[in-house]
Amino acid sequence: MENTEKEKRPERALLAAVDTGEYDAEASLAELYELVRSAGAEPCGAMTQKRPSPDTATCVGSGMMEEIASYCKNYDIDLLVFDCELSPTQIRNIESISDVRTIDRTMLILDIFASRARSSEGKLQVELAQLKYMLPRLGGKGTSLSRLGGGIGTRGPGETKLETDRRHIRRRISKLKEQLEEVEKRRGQIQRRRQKNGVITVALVGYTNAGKSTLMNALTQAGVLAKDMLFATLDPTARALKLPCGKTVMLIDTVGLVRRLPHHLVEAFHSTLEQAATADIILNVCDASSSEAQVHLDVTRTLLAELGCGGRPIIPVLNKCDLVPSLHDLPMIGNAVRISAKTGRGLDALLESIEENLPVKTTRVELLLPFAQGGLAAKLRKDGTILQEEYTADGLKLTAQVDPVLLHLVQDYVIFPHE
Ligand SMILES: Nc1nc2c(ncn2[C@@H]2O[C@H](COP(=O)(O)OP(=O)(O)OP(=O)(O)O)[C@@H](O)[C@H]2O)c(=O)[nH]1
Ligand SMILES: [Mg+2]
Repeated sequence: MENTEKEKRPERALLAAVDTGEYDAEASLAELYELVRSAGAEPCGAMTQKRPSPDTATCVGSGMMEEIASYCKNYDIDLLVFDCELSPTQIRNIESISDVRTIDRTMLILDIFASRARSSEGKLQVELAQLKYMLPRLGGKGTSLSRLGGGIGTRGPGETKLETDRRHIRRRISKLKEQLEEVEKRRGQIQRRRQKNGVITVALVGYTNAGKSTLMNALTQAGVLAKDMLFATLDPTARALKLPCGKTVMLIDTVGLVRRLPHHLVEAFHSTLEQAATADIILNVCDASSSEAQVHLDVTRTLLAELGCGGRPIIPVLNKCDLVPSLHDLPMIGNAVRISAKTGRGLDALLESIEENLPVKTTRVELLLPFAQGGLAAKLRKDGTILQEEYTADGLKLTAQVDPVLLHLVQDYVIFPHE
């Protein structure tokens, strides 16, 4: 067993991309390189072609395709990875010209996720995403399945089942959906219980490899897997974190993000990411030593907005500051907290910032404001949440959600709850 493991050299991969100007192709390719490495293959080279749009037959043009094919032959390439989504036809054409197994960015990411999923929910999510991606790619005769002989792009819980027909896959998809719904229901119950018990949640989100798990460990001694590889964390982990003020919050570690995260994955991990987006406070962690730090923060922020994080405090956290020689080299981000999860620098300031952003307990009150108190009414509209208002003969009758400061200001006019 061990011998065969040793004999197995990493798959040699050639990366290919089409630069249509739609996104930063170079940065995306650099990331693909890391993804290939994370999947356990050896990236041996990359070829990019500038063209207005991908070729319908082979993605890159026919001349470039010939170049790729001869590169594969000369350099003993086992795997071609395209940085864009390929149609079943494109995959078939590229494979027949190059004689090398071909996958696209989505299949690669799905593969990494498949090899990392640990929890039953993570496994279900990955399998569902893989099957959904496969289904329209099966071709009428199911020919594209024949290439699933193993290797990157073929691993995962669904591996053996992929050999069966579409109907079977559809049946499996609906079964997975049912199981996931069950898991989600259970998680919803836990979340509601937390809410009911007034547990405040703080989520660590951000690009993969930013150091979220390392930070989690530094803050809570959680012993979460933290590694220099992409997508080290796939399953959300929650740990109690005691703040200096004495309050305890629930810290949640989450799956890392990548640029152009495939749609199927956003969908598959929606509930997991949603858990992060609905936390009371969100720490948007980035690797400050990366030249892409600002972009990473923005990508995360956009995704959070898509998931409906509306109104929640998001604290940008610049991690790995120990790797940045001078403060001038740090991205300029106003309220960002600068830390090093590794050395512990700045963690106090981070805890302080979490405390400052703790949700304030609000109370629902009914008020009767005399018309002379127009100033208070304006303040309530600005700082509180008005749920109902009605002009009566005695004054302005309001139902509002107020924080302790506001409550103090209006206490003379509260008609419900009675003291
Ligand atoms: N120098 C330095 N390295 C760090 C710091 N924080 C984390 N790292 C390293 O960065 C790598 C990635 O750390 P993780 O904590 O696994 O990153 P992550 O954000 O959880 O990654 P995913 O789980 O893939 O999303 C590891 O090799 C860590 O040792 C830091 O403050 N300074
Ligand atoms: Mg992690």
